[in-house]
Amino acid sequence: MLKLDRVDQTFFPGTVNERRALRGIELDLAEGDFVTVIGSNGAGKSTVLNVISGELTPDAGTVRIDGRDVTKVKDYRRADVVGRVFQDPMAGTAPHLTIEENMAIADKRGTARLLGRGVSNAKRRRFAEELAILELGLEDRLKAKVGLLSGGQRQALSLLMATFSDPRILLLDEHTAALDPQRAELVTRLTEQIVTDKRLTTLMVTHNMDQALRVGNRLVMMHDGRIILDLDEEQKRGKTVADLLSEFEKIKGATLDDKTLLQ
Ligand SMILES: Nc1ncnc2c1ncn2[C@@H]1O[C@H](COP(=O)(O)OP(=O)(O)OP(=O)(O)O)[C@@H](O)[C@H]1O
Repeated sequence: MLKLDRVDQTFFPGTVNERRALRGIELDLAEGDFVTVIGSNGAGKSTVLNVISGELTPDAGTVRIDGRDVTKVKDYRRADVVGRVFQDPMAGTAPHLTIEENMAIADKRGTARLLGRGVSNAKRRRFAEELAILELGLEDRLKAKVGLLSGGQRQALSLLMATFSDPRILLLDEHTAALDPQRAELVTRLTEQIVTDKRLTTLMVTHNMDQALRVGNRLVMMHDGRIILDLDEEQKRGKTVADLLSEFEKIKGATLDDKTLLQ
């Protein structure tokens, strides 16, 4: 349902700052796949998400969602099919608006947006029901300003809002990285619950290899703009962080050897 075909992205081409962020990325996700994405700093993980969300139009290659070529479709025109949660808990919600006002905005995503933030009683009931899933008591605080919530609560709310309109794809960009371990664990658990309940096709970038192994049904490792490892559920099962590190070293070595051979 999501297909990336030979996607390339180079920043500042032809200058001393040239950076080949993506090199021939091929990725094919089936409906309901939950893929964790790991890789070193600058490997291209966020750039892949940017290409899928439409924030970035790649230099070459195609992005297809449900068979439709969306490569050049701008992000705001894909917002109804792609939900995203960022690392920064402040990024996904408006602090000066209340919980219900934030949810009302998320609810209008993908439809013609009206400026009014009025919330009907029926909507309020629905928002409360959705919030109750989080088990954080936020359903009793609909009129609280979001800026008053903790990082973990805000991130859980961002997650709920990103999945409100039942997007086709959910992109999680290190969305638990800024949280303390306990809250990170809570948001991870909520993520698994929401993804399973809504059967969302999901890509989750993480620097936590243990989390990458535990969560989802597939694991992708990136390095230097390429996908260097793609493990399915079966291959992932029983693997340890040490196994992943040794795979990484092995493949990285092979890539460098290849380069040397080509020179
Ligand atoms: N908008 C941009 N302009 C210029 N260079 C960029 C831009 N976005 C990313 N890059 C560069 O492209 C490369 C890949 O970056 P990207 O953010 O995708 O890596 P990442 O795997 O997400 O890394 P990290 O784990 O550090 O977040 C890096 O060298 C980065 O500096």
